[in-house]
Amino acid sequence: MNPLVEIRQFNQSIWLDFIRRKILVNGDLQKLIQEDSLRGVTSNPAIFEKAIGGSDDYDAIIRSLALQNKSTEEIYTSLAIADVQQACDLFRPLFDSNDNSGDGYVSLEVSPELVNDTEGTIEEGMRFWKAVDRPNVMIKVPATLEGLPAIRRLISEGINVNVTLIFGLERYRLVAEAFIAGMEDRVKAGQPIDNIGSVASFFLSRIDVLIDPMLDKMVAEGGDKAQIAEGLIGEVAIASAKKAYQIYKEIFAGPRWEALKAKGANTQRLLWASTGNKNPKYDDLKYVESLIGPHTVNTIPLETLDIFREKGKPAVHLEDNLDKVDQVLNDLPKLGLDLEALTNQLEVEGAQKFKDPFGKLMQALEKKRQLAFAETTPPATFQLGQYQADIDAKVQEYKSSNFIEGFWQKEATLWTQDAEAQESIRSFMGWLRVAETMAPMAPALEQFAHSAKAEGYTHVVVMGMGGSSMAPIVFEKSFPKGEGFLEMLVLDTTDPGTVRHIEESVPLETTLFIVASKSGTTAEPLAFGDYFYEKVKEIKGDKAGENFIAITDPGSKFIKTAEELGYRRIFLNFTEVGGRFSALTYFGLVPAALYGLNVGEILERAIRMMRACGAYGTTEENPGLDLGVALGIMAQQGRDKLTLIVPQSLSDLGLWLEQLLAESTGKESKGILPVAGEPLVEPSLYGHDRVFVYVGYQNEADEANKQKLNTLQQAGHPVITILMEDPLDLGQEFFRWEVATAIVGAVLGINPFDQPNVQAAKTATDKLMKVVAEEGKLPEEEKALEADGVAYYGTSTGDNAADLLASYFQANPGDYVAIQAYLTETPELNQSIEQLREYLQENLHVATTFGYGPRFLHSTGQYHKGGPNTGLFLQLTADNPNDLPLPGRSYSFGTLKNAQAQGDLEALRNYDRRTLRVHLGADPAQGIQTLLQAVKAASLNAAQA
Ligand SMILES: O=P(O)(O)OC[C@H]1O[C@](O)(CO)[C@@H](O)[C@@H]1O
Ligand SMILES: O=C[C@H](O)[C@H](O)COP(=O)(O)O
Repeated sequence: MNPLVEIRQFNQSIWLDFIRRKILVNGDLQKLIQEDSLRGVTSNPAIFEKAIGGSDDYDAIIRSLALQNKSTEEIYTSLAIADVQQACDLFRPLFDSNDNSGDGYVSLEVSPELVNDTEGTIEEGMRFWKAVDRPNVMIKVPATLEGLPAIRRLISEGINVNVTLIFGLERYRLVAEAFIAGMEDRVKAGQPIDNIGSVASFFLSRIDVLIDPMLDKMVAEGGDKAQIAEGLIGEVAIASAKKAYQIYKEIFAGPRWEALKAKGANTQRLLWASTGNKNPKYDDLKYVESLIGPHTVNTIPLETLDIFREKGKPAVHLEDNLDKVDQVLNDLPKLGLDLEALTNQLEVEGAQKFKDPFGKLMQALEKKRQLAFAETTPPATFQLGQYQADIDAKVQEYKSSNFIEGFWQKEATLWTQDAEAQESIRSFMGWLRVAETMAPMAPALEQFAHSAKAEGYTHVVVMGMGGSSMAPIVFEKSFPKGEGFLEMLVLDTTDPGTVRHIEESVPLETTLFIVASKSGTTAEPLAFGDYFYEKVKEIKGDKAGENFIAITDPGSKFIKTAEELGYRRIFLNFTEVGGRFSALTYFGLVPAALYGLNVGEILERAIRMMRACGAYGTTEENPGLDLGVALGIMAQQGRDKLTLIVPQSLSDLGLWLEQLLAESTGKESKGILPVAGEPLVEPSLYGHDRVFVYVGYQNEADEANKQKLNTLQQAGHPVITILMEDPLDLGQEFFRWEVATAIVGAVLGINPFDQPNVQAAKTATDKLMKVVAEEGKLPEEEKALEADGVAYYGTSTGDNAADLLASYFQANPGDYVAIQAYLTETPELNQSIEQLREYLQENLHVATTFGYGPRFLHSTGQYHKGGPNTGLFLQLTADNPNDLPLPGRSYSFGTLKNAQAQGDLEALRNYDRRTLRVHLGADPAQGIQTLLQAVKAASLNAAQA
């Protein structure tokens, strides 16, 4: 049997005298708890110095905090508190168990600078207790004379205390007295005492380290003392500990203690500290094996723990040879050694031994803090030609009216004068500082991912619409998967072919499914959740919930469902952060962590951009303001099609940007249309409605795109270029674009945080689903034409497909064609649609967009209905030969998808949009080719600029 486990039968608790972020995150501490029966953790300033100063585990968060203008001390406190919180959470199941035997605690020491400062210790102890905010934290307070009243006070306040730096027996009595007095104070105040945990840390090895050389010297000098001295070498610490245990037994008995015990008090256990052997002559387990006894704790360094696991011999020895204990203690004065005086010396030196590393840590932190300011945000270049002057004027106007200060203060008047809209704006500005909230949570997310990995999960499927799944799509495409982490797939369509494809691509048993829905009411993710829950249930029965995670807002109805189904975890997001502004919240970061990304670093980059955008004081250059004003002013002047060009490695960034910009700005007949995935063509084929934005990498040539952009710029088109250093800079870009989008809203005078026209399609779909419920199927629309297996629906007519298409595609300057495909995505289909898109672009001279439905309904769908009436909507549908039933519903995925397509079509028509639905039949790949031929046969008129 593992000696670490075996030792429990003697009621000895082993705690770990070590903490470091890495072991919290990578599962090592969890393993020690599970496999070695570890029952607590202690930390001290020297331990944190090694952890923080001696590793790069903390560098990203140090930079994040530095960028937030935190001082070195604030940084240290924040790091230490975060680690202690995380460790507390790992011990929480033990702490909460009925028989925790007083264990499950994690200790955090007050600053060593407060060692002789009673009031300072009380203040910091209370502050740490509040900040850690865990019932199983112990605040470590030194047993100095100044510490004693602080111990009593903190105990009386209901705070768990680990009394540290105890070396002497008389001092130990005073410590126990302070504890008891504190408990009595509490009783007098009518407060409960059954929930107070306390230990008295008696330091061992340091006693021998001080006294042994003195004894050695006496032995070397010979004479009378030599013989006595020889018998005491290596014995004083153990004898002190054994004596302390006798004192403990004496103190925690008798009427005074019994009175407290009757009220549920637990004793202040003795904790053997400083138990890592420091003398190579001694056995490594010297301060472990000889001190095993009931109701005591031993806090052991990692190396000693490993040795004990390997060759420890657990047996009770704490009360062995008590006669010898007295002899040792009595012999010391004979040698002229005053143990009390020596332990006082140890106390002073001990305090210094914590002050020194603490000072060193502060210096190291200061260095790292300053380095944080050396890095910059990715550069952007603006080549805006004739628009530059107006843009500069607007930037100046904003600067002189303190716009940015107001922006960070969430002053809704910057956007609109409408009181209701102002209220909505104020309540959706939580994204501004959410990266600061998330940064300290990064280790917990990474730990969550490590544990999923350790449990054997191999895949994660993110199921959500729009803002709830866009960031994971971008992450998956832009980063390679972290080694050993989970493959990531995103499901954001009701298309049965895609659902089936996902089901076939993942091993259900080892796949985590994330139901991601801010509102918790969106039809699609709820359907996906139900579908896959049933599938996993077929394999894992009642344990199916283990494979499910929810990300939703506090108060969402979905929480109850997830709880009832036994979801492994429910992440509660932030009500004041809207879906499309949620990339840097749990919606983006839980999937990112499971995929193995460095979440802390992504957030650090975001905070860097926050700083550049004025979060911590006005800045000379403001990347978000510059971009937002440029886009807003150009949109007002007709350049309202943001054409995004990216290298292949960033091919899905457009999906995220589309949703952010289109859903935020496309309303009140205004807005910016993001055009992503359209190939660059020669300047003459573009109207005067474009702004080109290139987002790429500093070290990726991408010459073909860059040359074309150069030509476009020379032809008078505005071009903006943003070059990232690496994909982690996506953290910065998400934030830059969020600020820019909000600023576009201010320039255009609209509320960027609502989506008033999305509901229209949802309402029409709901109505259609009622028809399905009543009549068993969707109402059929009359065809305008059917030719070569392809059917056309809408008001456009013609004797043949080409004529019908020619009559439909009447484009004006500034128009755009939106291809909306309610199809199963395949590379082949993508290619055919590309061809169609290119053809339309080149022949109509208008912008073209392309999106799969129902995904785009939660993205560009807002702009389609709420933006300017400049769209030509080409809806593509096909049969659903491999339809899938939906559990607990009378309809299938295919019917839901059809209803969504039909509902949106109705909504578009209600907004007087020009629409054409083309049903491609049973074989969409063939159908699209037929359509392409018909389009080519049509005589299309290019919009005349
Ligand atoms: O996260 P939820 O509430 O499911 O919403 C998903 C998406 O639907 C919308 O609310 C509207 O389409 C988007 O803004 C949002 O990102
Ligand atoms: O609480 C634990 C103490 O801080 C630790 O055991 C001190 O050990 P050391 O004497 O090895 O520094």
